[in-house]
Amino acid sequence: MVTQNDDVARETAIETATEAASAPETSDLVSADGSRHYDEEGVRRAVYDFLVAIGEDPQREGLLDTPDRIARAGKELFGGLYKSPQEPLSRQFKTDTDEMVLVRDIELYSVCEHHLMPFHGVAHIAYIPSNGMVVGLSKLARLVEVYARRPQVQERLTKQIADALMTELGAKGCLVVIDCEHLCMSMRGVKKSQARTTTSAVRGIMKNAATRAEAMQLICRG
Ligand SMILES: Nc1nc2c(ncn2[C@@H]2O[C@H](COP(=O)(O)OP(=O)(O)OP(=O)(O)O)[C@@H](O)[C@H]2O)c(=O)[nH]1
Ligand SMILES: [Zn+2]
Repeated sequence: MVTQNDDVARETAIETATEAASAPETSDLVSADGSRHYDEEGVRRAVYDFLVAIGEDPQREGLLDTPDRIARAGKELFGGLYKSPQEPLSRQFKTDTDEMVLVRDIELYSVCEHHLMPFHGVAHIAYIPSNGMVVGLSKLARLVEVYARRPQVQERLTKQIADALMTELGAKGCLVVIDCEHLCMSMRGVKKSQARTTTSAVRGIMKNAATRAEAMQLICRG
């Protein structure tokens, strides 16, 4: 049972954590249309309550700053909710070729939306430019970050990256392959730590059997 004293202690602990925070009180994470913002204070409260609910003492020394730490970490882990694919893909430049571009083994960390536990692995992105228009290679990794830093399922993550390459970059075709370990399957539940999940999305002229096979061969080469 939560008593009034517990409430006061909770407020005090949250205030202390807030004062100790180096991050500004007003979150700078706001969606482009202003409809969504990251509520750091709300996250602190929820983590405090969660610790109580699992039978912990959020006021013991080791946990005192935990609500604040998680509120700050959440800005990184879920920061993609406040970004759009236009950010990395708008800085295009022209080359004199429309040959395939492939970036392999792009590390990714995301959070599964079912258990809010990490899944991590690599993304491989191949695309065929249109009229020689390409983006810097790092922008493909930044695109992965936009969609990985959200509560996700691997299938949607894969699809969103492929769709953005077609709509924002105007690629003639693309292939996105993602290979991950899901900690919700490894450290809890069915506990299969060797299991890896591979998802793919193919768009445009990359559906052509020969082109697709060439991309897959390059991806598997590693
Ligand atoms: N398709 C898909 N499933 C996922 C992903 N991440 C986690 N899951 C699965 O989501 C499912 C959620 O199943 P539920 O039956 O609702 O939850 P649960 O009782 O905790 O399931 P168990 O993990 O089997 O104990 C589990 O099978 C997870 O393995 C993902 O990215 N894609
Ligand atoms: Zn999960």
